[in-house]
Formats: sequence, C-alpha cells, structure tokens
Amino acid sequence: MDLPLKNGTTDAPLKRATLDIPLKKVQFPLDSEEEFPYARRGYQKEIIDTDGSTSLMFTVQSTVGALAKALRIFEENGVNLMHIESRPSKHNNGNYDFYVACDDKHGGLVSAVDDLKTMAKTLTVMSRATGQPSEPDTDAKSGRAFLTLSQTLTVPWFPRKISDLDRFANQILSYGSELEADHPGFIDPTYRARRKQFADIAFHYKHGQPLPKVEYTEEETKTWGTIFRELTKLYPTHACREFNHVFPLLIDNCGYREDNIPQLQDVANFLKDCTGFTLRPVAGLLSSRDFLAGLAFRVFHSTQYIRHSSRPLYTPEPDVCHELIGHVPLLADPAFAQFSQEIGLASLGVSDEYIEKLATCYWFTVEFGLCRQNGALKAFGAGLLSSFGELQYCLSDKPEVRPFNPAKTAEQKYPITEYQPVYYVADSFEAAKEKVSQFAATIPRAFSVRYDPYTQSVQVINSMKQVTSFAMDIRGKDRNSSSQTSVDNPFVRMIAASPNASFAGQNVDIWNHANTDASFVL
Ligand SMILES: C[C@H](O)[C@H](O)[C@H]1CNc2nc(N)[nH]c(=O)c2N1
Ligand SMILES: N[C@@H](Cc1ccccc1)C(=O)O
Ligand SMILES: [Fe+2]
Repeated sequence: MDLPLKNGTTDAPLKRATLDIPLKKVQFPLDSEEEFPYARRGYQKEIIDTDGSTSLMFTVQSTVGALAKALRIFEENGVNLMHIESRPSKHNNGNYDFYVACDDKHGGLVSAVDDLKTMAKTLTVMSRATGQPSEPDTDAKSGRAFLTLSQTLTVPWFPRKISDLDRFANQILSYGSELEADHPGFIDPTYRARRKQFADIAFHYKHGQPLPKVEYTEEETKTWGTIFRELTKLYPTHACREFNHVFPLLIDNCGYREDNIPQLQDVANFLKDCTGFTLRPVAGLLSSRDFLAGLAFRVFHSTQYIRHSSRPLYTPEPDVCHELIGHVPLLADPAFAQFSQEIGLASLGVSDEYIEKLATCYWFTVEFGLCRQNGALKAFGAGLLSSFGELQYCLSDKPEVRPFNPAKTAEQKYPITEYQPVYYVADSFEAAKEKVSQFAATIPRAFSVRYDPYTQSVQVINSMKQVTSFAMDIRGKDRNSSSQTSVDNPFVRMIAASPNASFAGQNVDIWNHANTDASFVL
C-alpha cells in the first residue's frame, strides 16, 4: 500500500475496498521461530482446539443411577470429561440438569451425543468446532419446550467464566499474504524478532496474572511519541466530548506522555477503578467471536507491540497505540463500557452470521464511529482516534457519511487494511448505544445470558418465557430511573432474547453457575 508518510497528510490514496482478504488462524507455539510474524507458511495452519472444546447441557429423569448411566455413555465412547455440574431442574419435577465440558480427542463425541439422546429430555451441544447453530425445533411455535426428547440444538462454544478466556489466547488471525507482502514489518528482521517476543508474552499469559511489564526501545518510544504528539493536536477539534474528558486523566494517572509508552498494568488499574474493565495481552488480531466474547466479561484484549516505525500515521493492525490511545479512554466511560459488554454478551453462542453482523456494528461504532455533537461531526471510533491519517480524512469531505442504523449498517462490507470509504454517524453516543442494544435483542438465540459480577461468569437462561418477563422487569426499572445507577447495576444487565423468537419455551429454567445444587470438577 502506498500511503504517504508525511505527518498530517489527508489525501492518502484509497485502495479498493476488499473485505475478502482471507483471514487465517495461527496457533502458538509455532513449529519454528521463523514463522512468526509475517512468514507466509506459518499462517496456513488451521486450529483444532481439543481441550474441553465442547460443552453439553442436558436434562435427564432423576432416577437412581441416572447420572451414572449418563456418565457411562461418555466413558463407553471414549469422551474425556473435564467438568461436570448438576442440579435438580428448578421447575421440572423429577428432572436433573447437567452441564459437562469434554473433549473429542478420540472422535467418540458424535456417538456419545446419539446415545445421550436416548435418555436425555433436552440436549444442547455447545461446540467450538462449529459456528453454526442447528435449526431449532420447527414445532416450537406452538409453545413446546425449546428442546424436546431427542432433539439437539448445537450452539457454538462460548466462555462461561472469565478464566475460560485463556482458551483462545493462542489463536490469532492474520490477513494472509496480501497484508504480509504489504506490511512494512514483513521485511524487517529486527521488527519480526521483536514481534515474536510480544507474541510469547501473550501466549503465556493466564487470567489473574499481573500484566507483563515491557521495556520499550528508544525507536518504539519515538514512534509512540510521533503518534501521541500529532493526535493530541487533533483531539480538541476532532474527538468526541467523552474522549476529551477522559484523556487528561490518563495523562495524570497512567503515564500517557509523548516520551513514555504506558504499561498495560497501570492502564488496567485505572480502568478497573472507572468501569471494572480489565486488559489481557494478545499477540494480534483475534477472531470477532473471541474478541467479542472477551467484552462480555469486561475484558479487553490488548496488543502490546507497536506498529513499524516507517508508517506511524496508519497501520492496518491493532497495536499498542490503537489500544491505549484509541480504545482505553472510552472504556473508562461507564455508559460506553456498558455498551461494549452488551455487544459481548449478545455475541455469546450466536451463529457465525450474527457474529459477523455484531462485529460489523462494532466496527462502525466502537472502531470507526462518528457522532454529531453541537452540530459538528466528531470521531468516537478507536480506529480513528489512533490514526492521525484517518482522523483527518474521516472528517474531510472525501468519505461518504450515512446515518447509523444497525440492521442496515450490519450488512455493510468494509476494508480492514485502508481508510474506510463509508462512515456511519450516530445522532449521539447514547443513541448509538440504544440502537445496537435493540438490534442485539432481535438476534435469535435459544437462551439468554446474564453476567454475574461476583463470580465473573455468565448464567445461561434457556427459556423464552423467563427471558421475556425478565426483560420487562429490567426495562421497567430502567425506565423509572434516569440515574446511572440502574444502567450500571450489573444485576440488571442482561441481553434479552427476542420475544418474537420462534421457541416460546415453557420450562422456566435458569442455569445458575454459582449456586448449582451439586457442582464438582473432575
Ligand atoms: C469485533 C470486531 O471484529 C473487532 O474489529 C475486533 C476484531 N479483533 C480484534 N483483535 C484485537 N487484538 N484487537 C481488536 O481491537 C480487535 N477488534
Ligand atoms: N488503523 C488504526 C489501527 C486499527 C487496526 C485495525 C482495526 C482498527 C484500527 C491505526 O492506524 O491506528
Ligand atoms: Fe480496535
């Protein structure tokens, strides 16, 4: 790509929009040191995540030996169980609910599921291997329970507790050869070796550990300094009000300075105080599904490396400048944090198609959103606020600007390696939040989720009836109170599944991770 390097240039040429760049998954550790980053070979590997990659939820009649019988099915089919929870079904006399996490290393899972169907009253399979939920029961409109005997609903695997995020720390995407050939770091061996160090940090990180401190080189700090200096000149006129409110606090509290790249731990401490958000180091671009899942737990995956020094004004990859300068200020804003978590919760277990739609809404708001404040267009998207090339370009008369409307915007294709040809404008920041929440509520899903901040886990609620009345209750509360307390109260935070969803469930049944009557780990 032929982007100008001069500071402040606004006329960077646009390449044609190409979303069709193949995204390849990379898994660590790699076979050879040479493979990462930007080596073509390394990106061709597909991931097979086998450890605890599948979860099953099923209900069986509570007779003596029912659990033993169910467990024998796994044993007989050579399926290794990693975690089991069980408890009596709350509203379904004589039934027991089970949640198990297992792997499929020996290939027996399919027949285990078939065997389970013969004894289970309901069975939901959540698998990391599939992005596509199976079709729900067609008769369900008539009001039957959302799953009946021997019907299986397959739901993509999703993390249920914050430490589950450790599962995908080692899976990042690359843009494929098109970006690699184009990337200034591709041919620079020093830069490549440095990226490998950062990748190792992210790969070894586990939830709960302190965020690794990094000593940045003089050259890296200089790159940061250039970006910091140029961007801070633009913010008073180009950034939205909320961003400009938080930015000085980061200067005061987290070491945001022209001559210093802040440490992730210092920033995470600040965010924790403001909104409870935490950071996790990540080696590069995560898949949308994994990235959004992190947000459900108020975890923001942050890269720690910096872009190549030859092109400070724009990089096609997220880097520490993009995360710390672009994203962090608004993650410190309570309403914005709430909005981010809601998109995250809405994404758990939905089909690839809807992940794509949610990711597109995320893209045109959190990453590249514009809003109107006091009659003028301002940037609130992190991808704009971290690129002094695109920040000027987005408010010039070159790009097309359209009103933000999630259902429509979700269909918009976009390039990921160049300036956006189209931006979407929210009337206000609050309005964008509201619209995305409404859109999220129309996503078909056989269950709903609720975040429990005490255990940092999600509760799965698998009944439409329950979900609908819950949603009414919460909306009522929100309507009666305009104060932030109700919006910010984690207990009233829930993404309601659509009341129009095709399965009006009868079995009111809440999975309560923390209060299972019997819960044990193998
Ligand atoms: C959800 C949406 O696809 C979004 O652009 C994500 C994708 N993956 C990411 N991965 C990392 N590391 N950082 C990001 O900012 C994002 N953004
Ligand atoms: N283009 C942004 C970084 C970015 C990469 C990928 C997605 C969004 C933003 C910058 O230069 O800072
Ligand atoms: Fe981003």
